[in-house]
Amino acid sequence: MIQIHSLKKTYAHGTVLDIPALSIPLSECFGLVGNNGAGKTTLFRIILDLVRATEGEVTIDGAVVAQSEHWKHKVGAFLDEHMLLSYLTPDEYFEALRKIYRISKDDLGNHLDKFGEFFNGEILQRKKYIRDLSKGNLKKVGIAAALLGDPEVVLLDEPFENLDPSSQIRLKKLILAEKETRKTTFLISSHDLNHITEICDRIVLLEKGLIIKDLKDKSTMIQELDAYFQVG
Ligand SMILES: Nc1ncnc2c1ncn2[C@@H]1O[C@H](COP(=O)(O)OP(=O)(O)OP(=O)(O)O)[C@@H](O)[C@H]1O
Repeated sequence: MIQIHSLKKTYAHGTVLDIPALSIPLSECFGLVGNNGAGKTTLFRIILDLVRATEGEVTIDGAVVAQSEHWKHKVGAFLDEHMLLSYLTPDEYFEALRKIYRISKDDLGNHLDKFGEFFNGEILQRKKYIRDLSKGNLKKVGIAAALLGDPEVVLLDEPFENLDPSSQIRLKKLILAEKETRKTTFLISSHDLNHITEICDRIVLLEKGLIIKDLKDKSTMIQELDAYFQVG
């Protein structure tokens, strides 16, 4: 589904990402972890062609993301609030996306119904602008928007950050349900080792732009990561 070949990103101060090869198959829940500045967001931004790689390329279903538009209708993402239209209310924003994606009103309603508990009565029909939402509620709008239109691939940067504990649990259930019913491929970065190991089939650990672990055995993931992140 996603192939990375000889990928490098270099800024004036040095190379921040160096991935010779990485392959993420269809339906995988791929977790990305690493300390601050490890390169997680940079990798996601390159995959979405928001930042151009210095060398190498990313392909989605064979399409080179920096050279083609064919992958865009297959991919949903929420990296940060810059991806939202903050001068709209959430209702107006979802309606705008409905028109862009050419989704029926019923399908949008069904989609938003799935997020009823997750929204906890704070998001829809409140006449509040996105710019005035709390950080957690803003994240909920972005996550629901990223999953709109049944994308085959969904990228979420730090989806658990700023969510209250109940919302974190609801989000895990939503992701697992999408995975189960639609076989969605998820790429999720997180500093929460418990959540990420619970939902992901595979965890890649980045350190200063390099892949230093590629963990696929669920029974030992959390111990391996705990050992790496242990301070002492
Ligand atoms: N536009 C830029 N110009 C220069 N350096 C940049 C730029 N964008 C990112 N970097 C650098 O690239 C490195 C990787 O940053 P990135 O945001 O990808 O890390 P991260 O793993 O997502 O970190 P965090 O956990 O803090 O979100 C950092 O050293 C950062 O300072």
